[in-house]
Amino acid sequence: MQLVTATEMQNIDNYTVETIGMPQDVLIERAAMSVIDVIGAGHFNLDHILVLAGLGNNGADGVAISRLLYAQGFNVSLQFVGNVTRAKDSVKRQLDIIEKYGLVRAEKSDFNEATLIIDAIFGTGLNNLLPEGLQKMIKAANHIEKTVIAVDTPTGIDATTGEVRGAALKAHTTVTFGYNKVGLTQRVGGYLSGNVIVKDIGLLTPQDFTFSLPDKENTPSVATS
Ligand SMILES: NC(=O)C1=CN([C@@H]2O[C@H](COP(=O)(O)OP(=O)(O)OC[C@H]3O[C@@H](n4cnc5c(N)ncnc54)[C@H](O)[C@@H]3O)[C@@H](O)[C@H]2O)[C@@H](O)CC1
Ligand SMILES: [K+]
Repeated sequence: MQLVTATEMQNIDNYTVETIGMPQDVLIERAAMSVIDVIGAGHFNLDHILVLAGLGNNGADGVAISRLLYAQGFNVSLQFVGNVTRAKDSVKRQLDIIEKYGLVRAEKSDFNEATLIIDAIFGTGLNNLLPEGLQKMIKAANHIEKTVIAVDTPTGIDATTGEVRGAALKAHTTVTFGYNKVGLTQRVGGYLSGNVIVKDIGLLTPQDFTFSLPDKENTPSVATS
């Protein structure tokens, strides 16, 4: 099982989008669909799904996930963490789409009502301590022990080192894209990621790409599909 750092993953993302020409929205859709597969294949209580979305591409994955769930008739609330006026264009494009589907963003969600939380706040782009307000929210969410599926990485985990950046949302399952991340195999990051499932979303790695860690065969507890 090949492991990558956050920077290596970003380089592979950029190569796929900029050099190969794969539209970023296609990758986002595939990432979202792979999370839907995992939700469908698990034994999760889907009565009330709360999707927490951030302002970067991880958040764009989250908006796409909420749309796919909504289109299938699930009771889904989409809540943004942060001011959407500062969101990346990928998020804004997703927001334009969901508006036409009739999916309205929740202003404030009651975590207690949620039977499943989808964590799409931060992914491999996290590079500092989480904002304090978000740390508080995460600590409160961890306290009520809801089932969480993390998109790519649990929010607050450094994908390279596995360190907690102030606070981290503990996941039951993490659906990570392309390759597993080094940080999700470290002691704390590994524990907080829960079951890690690696999904192929069509990312292409340059043939001469140099990975910082060697490929390891037979890493247990990680499923690839
Ligand atoms: N780049 C791509 O083409 C793809 C990216 N994907 C998703 O995109 C994620 C990475 O997206 P991004 O690079 O946009 O990053 P994130 O969505 O993880 O983070 C968003 C942005 O927040 C800012 N930020 C970082 N640390 C912060 C902190 N402590 N406090 C406040 N703001 C902070 C940074 O500007 C960062 O770019 C992946 O984890 C994956 O889920 C997938 O959709 C597949 C395709
Ligand atoms: K996440």
